[in-house]
Amino acid sequence: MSLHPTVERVTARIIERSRHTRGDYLRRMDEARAQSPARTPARLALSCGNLAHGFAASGEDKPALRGGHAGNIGIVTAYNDMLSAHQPLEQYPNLIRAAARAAGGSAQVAGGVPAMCDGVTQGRAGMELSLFSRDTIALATAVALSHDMFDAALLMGVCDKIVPGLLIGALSFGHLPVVFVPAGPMTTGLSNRDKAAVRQRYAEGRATREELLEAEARSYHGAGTCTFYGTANSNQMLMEVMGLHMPGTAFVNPGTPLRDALTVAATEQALRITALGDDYRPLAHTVDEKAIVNAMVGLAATGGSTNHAIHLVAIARAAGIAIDWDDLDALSRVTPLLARIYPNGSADVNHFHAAGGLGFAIGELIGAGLLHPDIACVHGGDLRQQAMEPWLDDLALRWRAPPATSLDPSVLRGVAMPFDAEGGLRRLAGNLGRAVVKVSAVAPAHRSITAPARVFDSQDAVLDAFRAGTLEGDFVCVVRGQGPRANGMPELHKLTPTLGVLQDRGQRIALLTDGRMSGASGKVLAAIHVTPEAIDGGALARLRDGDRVRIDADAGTFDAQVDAAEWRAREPARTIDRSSRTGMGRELFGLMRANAGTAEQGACSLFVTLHEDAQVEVA
Ligand SMILES: O=C(O)C(=O)C[C@H](O)[C@H](O)COP(=O)(O)O
Ligand code: SF4
Repeated sequence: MSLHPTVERVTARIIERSRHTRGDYLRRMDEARAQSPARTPARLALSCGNLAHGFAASGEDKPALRGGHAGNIGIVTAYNDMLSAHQPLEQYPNLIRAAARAAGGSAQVAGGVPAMCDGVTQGRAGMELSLFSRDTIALATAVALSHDMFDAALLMGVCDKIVPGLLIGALSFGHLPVVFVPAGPMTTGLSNRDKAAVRQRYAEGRATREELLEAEARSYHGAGTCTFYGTANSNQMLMEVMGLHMPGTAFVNPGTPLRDALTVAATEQALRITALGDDYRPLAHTVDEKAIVNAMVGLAATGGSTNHAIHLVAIARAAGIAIDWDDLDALSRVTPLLARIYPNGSADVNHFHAAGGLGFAIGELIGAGLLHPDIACVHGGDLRQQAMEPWLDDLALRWRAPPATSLDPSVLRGVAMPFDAEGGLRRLAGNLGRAVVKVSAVAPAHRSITAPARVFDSQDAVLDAFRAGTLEGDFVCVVRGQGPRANGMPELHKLTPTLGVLQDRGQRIALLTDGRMSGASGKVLAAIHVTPEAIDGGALARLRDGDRVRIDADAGTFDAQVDAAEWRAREPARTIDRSSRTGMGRELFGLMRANAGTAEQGACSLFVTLHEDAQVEVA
């Protein structure tokens, strides 16, 4: 099957646009490769003292580490008890060490990285640290791998900012092979749609707090990733279409023999693809322009999280690759929507997996020429083998072809009969700047609006107005001052139940913000990530109550319909809420806010090239 012409064209322009930065990145990785494996005594890079410190407490692995003849894996773990998705990771290092030893190598926990649960911080001050926790995770990953004792790395993390942060950090060590190790989704509890219904009733005062807590607790009921198709599960899809997982590992539940067998297989495979062997697969070669294009196609085909319109840009940047929202929009316009997983439908990832899951979807997209099959997958083959699904034949881990047709066409479909001819993610452009919108969760009737603006400087102000009963009629809800340099670009998902209530009452509404929404946000049209952000002179700072605003997701446009002379004459509103600069640790992230790029540049505070005369004002 030949490649779709748009996939070919977008890939070619990304390669051309990235030629110098990608070339420089690969040169740096080749230089790092020349140093590795740094751990053998013959290498001057690590002195005997360095080495002894590195294996002093390694017990039975000491001879292997001292001798430096077998591969050593650096484990970077995002374990903590706060994320249900990461809690199972606590015991994985023991399983990995034993598997590495059995395979003739060794494994050490190189370091841990922080992991924030956006579900716990949603709507609270902590959410203003969420986006920069990604960059913090990247920094912590680099600290862990900078011990330079490793021939490969296993990165254990699943959720929203954690996989992007781990990958951004590991790409600075792109000379190492890297395999991601997830724990998988929790089993299905109360459906996400039933949970959302109780939330809307609570928002209207028609459900008690006890009823709400009971619904939430039955939805989020155990170990594993939350079962909606938000950023965490979008991460799992990305790891498959980028070839960074063992095939089909994304949605196998934790605490099962198959999950443990996949973790062992990841360990064994990491040792097979080091520079010590004859199938060297460094991360720098796996994450190339084709893998990044695959990621954007996978996102569009499955209705993935809008957060990846930001994270993928930062990940690509870390690999020397430049992408933008025009690339994402062009690919999404030609990619059929194959999955209906909440918030894009009522099913959850367990249903999706049972229907044929990513194996079926990847096979369909390769067959349609929408995914590059020829990428250097960590499993040793290419994307065609990635589309296989793992199973246990007694105790033996094997892979088999996914079902030839979807086992549940209400959840998963082939390219011949998609849910929509186009994928879920769009770029908007107009006199308000540039923005992102996800239409896969928005009914066609709600994908455009022309209505007066109601302008707010915080999501709490919106909720206060709702409680005061002043959110009447059709309106565009503008929440500004929520960009990366303002307050860390929080998700405004706390608005979802309230906006859903208003829309269900028959009011035509939309959200317009320089902030983010959760991957779990859904049915209300939301033009988000507006760039430039309000505090950087962005147009949202000039908007006033009553201005007519038009958002048209299908046309890809959004504009303020205000007289040009009046618009130019307006003083931009000062949207900084300085109270949000301190408290809950926010005072520690001022450097990241000050250095953050725009949303379309990945809202990343890393890769800052300070000029000699640059003055950084210390608060
Ligand atoms: O997918 C993402 O981008 C997210 O950040 C999901 C958040 O964790 C939500 O906060 C969890 O969903 P809710 O229980 O509806 O709050
Ligand atoms: S999916 Fe989101 S809410 Fe669920 S554990 Fe992960 S970060 Fe927390």
